[in-house]
Amino acid sequence: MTQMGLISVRKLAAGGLSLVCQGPSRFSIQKRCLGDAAQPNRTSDTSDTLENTGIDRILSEAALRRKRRAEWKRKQEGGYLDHLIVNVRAGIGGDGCVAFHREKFKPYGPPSGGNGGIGGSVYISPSPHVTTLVKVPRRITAGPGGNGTGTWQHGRVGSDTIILVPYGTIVREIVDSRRAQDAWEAEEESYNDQGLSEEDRRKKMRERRWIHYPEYEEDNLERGEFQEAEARFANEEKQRRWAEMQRRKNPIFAEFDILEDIDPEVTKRKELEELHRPLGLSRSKAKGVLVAAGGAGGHGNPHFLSSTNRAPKWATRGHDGTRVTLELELKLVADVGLVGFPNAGKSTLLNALTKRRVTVANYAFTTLNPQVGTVRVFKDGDCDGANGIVEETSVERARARGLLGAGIEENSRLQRSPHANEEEIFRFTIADNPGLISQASENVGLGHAFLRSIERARALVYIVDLSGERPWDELQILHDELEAYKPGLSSKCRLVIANKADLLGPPPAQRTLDKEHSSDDSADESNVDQDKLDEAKVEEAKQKLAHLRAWVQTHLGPLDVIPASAKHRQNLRRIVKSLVGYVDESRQQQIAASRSGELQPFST
Ligand SMILES: Nc1nc2c(ncn2[C@@H]2O[C@H](COP(=O)(O)OP(=O)(O)OP(=O)(O)O)[C@@H](O)[C@H]2O)c(=O)[nH]1
Ligand SMILES: [Mg+2]
Repeated sequence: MTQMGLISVRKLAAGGLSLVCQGPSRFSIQKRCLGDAAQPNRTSDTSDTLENTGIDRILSEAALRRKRRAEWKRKQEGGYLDHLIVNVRAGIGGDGCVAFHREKFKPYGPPSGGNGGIGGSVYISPSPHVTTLVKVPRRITAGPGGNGTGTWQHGRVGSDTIILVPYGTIVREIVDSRRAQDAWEAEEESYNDQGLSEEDRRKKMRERRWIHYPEYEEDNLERGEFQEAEARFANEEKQRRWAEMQRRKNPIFAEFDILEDIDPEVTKRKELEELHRPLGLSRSKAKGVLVAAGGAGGHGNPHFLSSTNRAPKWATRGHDGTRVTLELELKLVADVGLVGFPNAGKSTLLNALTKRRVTVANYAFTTLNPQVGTVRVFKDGDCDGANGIVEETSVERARARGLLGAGIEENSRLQRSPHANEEEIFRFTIADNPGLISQASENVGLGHAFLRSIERARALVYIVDLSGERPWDELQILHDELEAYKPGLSSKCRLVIANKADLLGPPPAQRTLDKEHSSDDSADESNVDQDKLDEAKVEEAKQKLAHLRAWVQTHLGPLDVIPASAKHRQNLRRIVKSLVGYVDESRQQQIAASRSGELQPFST
């Protein structure tokens, strides 16, 4: 083949691929791969062999590029993170202001310092657009309140921070951490570190709490009104600290699950609660769960006005915001979890069943994080995943179409959903997981930390490559790994999908094509031979499947084994029907148990 010095692949606006190869012999081919692959649009008279080699090269380059992209993404995202401890600190309140109103002919106006603004609070809220905790920072703060200013202007309120976490996250407050628990403890610690004397300590404490009019500090300290205000302030502070200690006795606990989506009664109750919320209270859904409230703003000097003190020359500083240490644990709530070896076709199945698009590639560990998709089941038992061959790239799609003929539809990514006007009858979520391999429990491969995320799945599904040598060995390893992770977990497996069944037996569309194009007698004879060969292959495939079924019955119990092809969307309706049955049954049980108060929803 001609040496190719430079190959560049450009995506055309129309969605096709433009390939430009330039070599030392100034040889160049331009080819559009979109459209009918059987009749490519050639601009040079190169042979078919050269063309095929070129496509092979493109395919391998595309695979390499995808691999590189996945590795880059893995580095960017920092992997999958499902457990995290974060330190949260709400915003500090703004300081009050000491000021006096000044006007022409009014040299001694009343005190006019504004109050400080409240510090921002920190909320935590689930988001469907987040799938891992990697992006959650370890230290979270909210904006400080603004300081009050003259002419009675109060400071602005600090900006709130909302921590977005994936659905399935559990939030727990850690109350016995070694860090300072509240602002008072932190203050004491800092004074101890500095080794201050009792007097210096009192001075510093005062500085942290009070603001004096310039050059009036000493005067203020001697005034009875200031001493009274200081005593009152100390009392309030004690009460605040006591209230904070009481709050800690009920540490924050929040669980973001989707029970309300499946139990209509829960949804209705929540809607009613929201509707009858007293006026003036913030809507709970808007920001999520409050985990740390912002500190109150300080008082401006008008606050200390009394009949005996008409010109108070002091104000207070803002209070510190609440500090909490939170433990976030992600346990993805998917109704069904896919468990299989790398390359078994888990991501292909997710793509085929849902609208979610996950990278599919012919190398191990393409999927690094659990990915959840929603299966919408329609009246005719179908769902709205990709509607045709689930291929990796447009070149492969075009090629497969060329090879397999018109028997298989084109990928629906370019088509309108055929279910647009149909009635949806059921909906459930399905999680595609990274591949599980032997010794995953000893952290080989990607380990099995991700299994924690599907521990709470209603049903697990084994997916094996039926075209492999001994799919039953894969099943044994998967079963053992689940048990090594958590004894009894394998009993959640309800189904075995024997994927890539299309690779066994003859390629049906190829046969049809061969028959269509052959007209002479010798071709008929060769077709007879081919038919015999095909029958033998089919028989072999049937035996393999029967063996797998028998093995499952003896070793794993009465699990259903469904042969399927995720790539060519074969037998998916049967899979969906079984899954709907398992999920519905489990939901009904859960709803009944939570209504009778026996079980907390998604208890861990
Ligand atoms: N012929 C055939 N190929 C399939 C089928 N399902 C998946 N494949 C191919 O198998 C390869 C691996 O598919 P993936 O869906 O990425 O496999 P996976 O289990 O998600 O792999 P990891 O993410 O690495 O764990 C891809 O090249 C798919 O095109 C199928 O039903 N038939
Ligand atoms: Mg995958």
